[in-house]
Amino acid sequence: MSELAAGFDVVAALEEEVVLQPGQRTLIPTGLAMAMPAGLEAQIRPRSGLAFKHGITCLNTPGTIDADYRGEVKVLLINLGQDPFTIVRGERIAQIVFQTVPAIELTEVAELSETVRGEGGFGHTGK
Ligand SMILES: O=c1ccn([C@H]2C[C@H](O)[C@@H](COP(=O)(O)OP(=O)(O)OP(=O)(O)O)O2)c(=O)[nH]1
Repeated sequence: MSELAAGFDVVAALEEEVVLQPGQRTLIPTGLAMAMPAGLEAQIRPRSGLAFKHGITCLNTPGTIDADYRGEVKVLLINLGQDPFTIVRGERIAQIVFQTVPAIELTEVAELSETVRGEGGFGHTGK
């Protein structure tokens, strides 16, 4: 892996291979658990090769790993391809990217400040 790569590969820690049928989703264990310092999060993202060649992607992308999570990191894969896809132990199924999280304090207000966009969204400027 390149030392400049943003993502660290995550592998399937499976006892037995799993066959994912077209349209099927499954939760794959990674054997990975960690204790991140507060102020960090980790994101589970799909691998472009698996997505492009086989239609295999992460259903909840990007999956959020909270700093206080101490359980095993799992990857929610879905097969959007046309063919069954077999996942074997040690296969690189996703990548994990670490990000800083700004310290945010939410405050309830009666009114919001005005902007040119206002409430426009979801393609209100055209296609
Ligand atoms: O792809 C993922 C997404 C989440 N998690 C773990 C770590 C994360 O910290 C925890 C909770 O994730 P999330 O907040 O997305 O789940 P939720 O549906 O809101 O559940 P919860 O009520 O447990 O927070 O599950 C994974 O292992 N893989």
